[in-house]
Formats: sequence, C-alpha cells, structure tokens
Amino acid sequence: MTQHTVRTPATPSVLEDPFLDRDVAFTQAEREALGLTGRLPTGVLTLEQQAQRAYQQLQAQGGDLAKNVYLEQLHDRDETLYYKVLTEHLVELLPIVYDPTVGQAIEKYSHEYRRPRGVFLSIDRPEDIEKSFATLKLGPEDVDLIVCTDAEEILGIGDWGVGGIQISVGKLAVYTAAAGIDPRRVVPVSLDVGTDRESLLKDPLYLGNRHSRVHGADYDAFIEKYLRTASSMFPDALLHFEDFGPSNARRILEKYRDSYRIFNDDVQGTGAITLAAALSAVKVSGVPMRDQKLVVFGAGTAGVGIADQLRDAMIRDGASAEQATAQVWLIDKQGLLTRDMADLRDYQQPYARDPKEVAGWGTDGGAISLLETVRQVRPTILLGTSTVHGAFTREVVETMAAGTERPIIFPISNPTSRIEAMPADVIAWSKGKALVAVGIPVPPVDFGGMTYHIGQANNALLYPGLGLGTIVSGASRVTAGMLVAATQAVADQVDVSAPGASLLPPVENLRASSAITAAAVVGAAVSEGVATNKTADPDQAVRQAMWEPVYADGMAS
Ligand SMILES: NC(=O)c1ccc[n+]([C@@H]2O[C@H](COP(=O)([O-])OP(=O)(O)OC[C@H]3O[C@@H](n4cnc5c(N)ncnc54)[C@H](O)[C@@H]3O)[C@@H](O)[C@H]2O)c1
Ligand SMILES: O=C(O)C[C@H](O)C(=O)O
Ligand SMILES: [Mg+2]
Repeated sequence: MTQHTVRTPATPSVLEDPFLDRDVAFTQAEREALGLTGRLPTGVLTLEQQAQRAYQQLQAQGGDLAKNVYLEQLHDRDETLYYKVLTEHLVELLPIVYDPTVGQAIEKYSHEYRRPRGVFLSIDRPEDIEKSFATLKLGPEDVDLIVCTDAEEILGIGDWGVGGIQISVGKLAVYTAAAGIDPRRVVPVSLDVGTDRESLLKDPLYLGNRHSRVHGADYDAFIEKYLRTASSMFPDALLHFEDFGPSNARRILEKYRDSYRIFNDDVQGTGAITLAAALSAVKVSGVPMRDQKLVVFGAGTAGVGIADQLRDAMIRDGASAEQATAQVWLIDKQGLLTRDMADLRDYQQPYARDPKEVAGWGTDGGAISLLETVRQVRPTILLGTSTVHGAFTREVVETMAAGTERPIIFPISNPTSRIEAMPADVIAWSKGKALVAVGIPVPPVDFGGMTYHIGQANNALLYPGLGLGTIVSGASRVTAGMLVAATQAVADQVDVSAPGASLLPPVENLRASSAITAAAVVGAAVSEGVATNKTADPDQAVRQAMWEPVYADGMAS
C-alpha cells in the first residue's frame, strides 16, 4: 500500500487570519518571509487600491442584504480592509452593516451563513462558557469590549434566536468605525437561550438551540454565570447588553449595574441619544425642559429608558421630581397606563396615572388611545418606541400640532418596517412645525420651500463615544454622570440656529463626534471617581487610543 504523507494546509495560515491578512498588499519581501512565495498573483496593490476594488465589487452586489453578506465576507478575510472600506463610505454603508439591513441579516442568518464570527454560548451547556472564551486565546488584559444579546427583542422585529449574533457583530462594527475601538480587542457573543419563533424551530437549517426560550431560574443563572465568567477572564472589558426582552433588559441592568461594568444600550444608550435630540429641539421650541410634557407610545425597554432620562433632565432644569414624573404619560398595548391596571411592569409603575385624573377621558373598548391622550394632554414631545408601523397617523400629528407651537415628534422604532411615521409625513402634516428625529437614516425633507435635515436618533450616535470613553478611562462602572456627559457632548455639537437644521450631529462626522463624546465621558469618569486611568488630557488620550484601518509598517507578524 502506498504511504501518503500528511497534507499541509492548502492556504498559508497568514492568508486565513483576518488580522494578519493583507492579501495582494503583501510586498515581495513579506511574501518571501511569510512563506507565500508563488501563492499570490505577482501584482502588489496598496490598501487604498484594495479598498477601491472591494468597493467596486460591493456595488455589483444585488441588493442590501447581498451587500451585507459581501461585507461580512470581507470582514472575515481582512479586518483592516473591511474597516477601510466601511470608514471611507460610512454614510452609505452604516445602513448596510447596521440598521436597517442588519435586521434582514438576522432574519436570514441560518440561510446566509458563511462562517462563524463570535462566541456562541448555549444555555444547555453553561459549563462551557469559560472553555468557549478560552478558545479565543486572549489574556486578561486583551479585551476591551464584549457585546452580547439573547435576541429576544431584536430591534423591533422580535425573537430571532441565534441569528441575533449579527446585532452583536453590527454594534461592534459601529464601535470600531465610529470610535476607533480596536477590533482585535472585542468579542461578539450570542447567548442562545432558545427561541419561541416557530418558523425557526421548524427550519431544518436553523443553527440555534432547537427549543423554546428558557426563562426563570435557569435563565438567571446563565446570565449570572456569563457575567461572572466574562468579567473574571477579561476584567477590563465593558459588557454591552443588546436587544434583550422587556422582562429582562432592565432587570439585568438594575441587578448588576453596581457590581459589573455593564451597559444596556437599549435602555441607556437610547435614553441618552434621544435626550440629546430633545435638548436640541427644546432650544428651537423655546419651551424649557422643565415644562415639557412627554407622551411615550410603547412603554417598553427603550420607551421607559428614554422617559427616565427626560424626567431626570426636567429635574436638572428645575422641576421637582414629583412634577417631572407627572409630566410623563405612558401608553402601551392596554392604552394609557393607569395605576389600577393589574399588569403593569415595575418600571412603568412610577408613571402610571391616577384613574381619577382620566375619568372623563374618551375610551375605545375601555382603553384610552394615543389620539385621546394627545388631545387631552397637549404634549410637547411625542415619542414612538412601540414597533407599530404607522401608529402616528395624520390625525395624531395634526392634534399634536394644534396643541403646541413646535411639537417634538420622535418616531424611533426600528427598522423601517416598524417606524411609527415617516419624517416627510410628520413634517407635511404639521405644516413644517414638527421637530423630528428617527432611528433610521433618512434623506432631508423638502416642504414649503424649506429643507429639513432629519437627525438620526439612534444609539449608534452615542454608544461608540461612551464606550471609548469608558475604555480609555478604565472606568469601573458606567455611571449616570458619564451618560449625562455623553448626552451633553452630543447635544453641544449641534447648531440649531438655521431653520430646518438637524437635531443631532451628522453621521458624516461620526468619528470626530464620537471622539468629543469620549473625551467628555473620560472627564466625567475621572470626576465621578470611577476612572482607573486618570489622564490630565482626555482629548489626547482618546485620540491616541483610536484604532485606524492601516496596514502597520513592516512585516505582518
Ligand atoms: N432609535 C434607537 O436608538 C432605538 C433604540 C432602542 C430601541 N429602538 C426601537 O424601539 C422599539 C422598541 O424596542 P424595545 O427594546 O423598547 O422593545 P420592547 O418590546 O421592550 O418595547 C416595545 C413596547 O411597545 C409596546 N407595544 C407593542 N404594540 C403596541 C401597541 N399596539 N400600542 C402600544 N404599545 C405597544 C410593547 O408592549 C412594549 O412594551 C423597537 O422598534 C426598537 O428598534 C430604537
Ligand atoms: O440597533 C439599532 O438600530 C438601535 C437600537 O439598539 C434598536 O434596538 O433598535
Ligand atoms: Mg437595540
């Protein structure tokens, strides 16, 4: 019998490692030294030329999902090139790697799957958490940031099981593109606790745990084990929680915020960016923050997170706690929330109204509707976090505009299929009076001879800077003061003096804007006494920390 020798891998390992690979940008000398002789076409291109080619290939993809898949493949091949393309075309590509296209990538995850990225932790094998992180071969000081999701409430599209890994990947891509967080020092995580989506459970190609969602003590123990293991293996890492369901997002944050370096993006990031947009809008409307009246439609994780931040801002502006709380009205599936309702969530309770106060209000099948609430309250701010497409009807917007001179209207449910109203409609229905921001990127709106620039009230305009500031300061906790500093830093970057101006900084400037936000966060972490790296010059510390997509000088090693 012929003796076969063991076959060496067909592709040299350096070409398989996305942090080392430069493909045809390797020089002849590098090719020689790395054992790549004869394994690449002779031509040597620069990073810029490779980025041009990749961008051309991207343009040839048919549709946004195909572009997302193409970019993920590039991400898996050459991280530097991926981030070069992404940062150079951020305005165009953010909606592809992030919201709204990331929603499709999540829904189609098991079918579009090419290769794994991230760490997949299963509730059926909690004993594997440590072993799984250990396979990364990263030391205790090697990780700055971990984004995890259990995918129960992805954007506004619900439960997508293991496909949720793509929101962890997308959020991290934004952290790097927007704030220069080093992509070698981050980890995306899927906490696979099952799914209640029948179509996934029945799909033979579904890649996640094939059972319904686990709740209760086993779920809690799994989350606690994740937190304990991640923070003891990587004590410097910020632990970002994304798209958990309404019964867990806030509960986990409240339980662990004082003992771990955790951040819930949907509660805290969303609250902070929406407050930044509201601060800009208040400058235009002239109604002081302490006198604002807020109606929240969709009183879940994001809605109440925002309500809390706006209430705190009213208090900082001089309102008493009682007055500020009384200036918030929450509406959920039951209609306007009142204290006599048996099924209120604990975080909704502080804002539930006294039934006596609303006794004479019109009801529809027993519930007080959004329209009736707007009619009665004459709110100055209307927020949409309900996932109900079209809920802000013409009548609602017209009623809002009849009750206040410059209504502030933020339909921020994502993705586009869930938005409560499109900005062009809100502006037209309010005859150009409404001050609008939404979660997705939208083009400017022309109305009545004016151009209205619509700010993107998406936590992506805030969390990258907050994260960078947390990492640079080595903050042991993400404090309320750090969130306020981030909010104020974003709001301060906006000039609303021109009519139709955006309420938030443009995505074009996201890198510069995130650096400013990060420096403010470092300052707050130092003054709040949670910084472990105390720097005298936050701006410089932040700038130095920002990773750039370049092939480092010398040989890849
Ligand atoms: N722009 C941003 O930065 C940002 C950030 C976080 C969340 N969001 C969006 O906000 C939406 C909600 O996200 P979440 O994490 O708070 O989800 P969630 O499930 O915690 O909250 C949604 C709430 O809306 C309520 N709701 C559903 N149907 C309703 C109806 N017909 N009438 C009134 N209320 C209704 C639900 O009962 C729930 O309380 C999503 O679309 C998400 O994409 C946007
Ligand atoms: O992911 C986004 O676009 C924002 C937000 O975190 C959301 O859940 O919608
Ligand atoms: Mg989210």
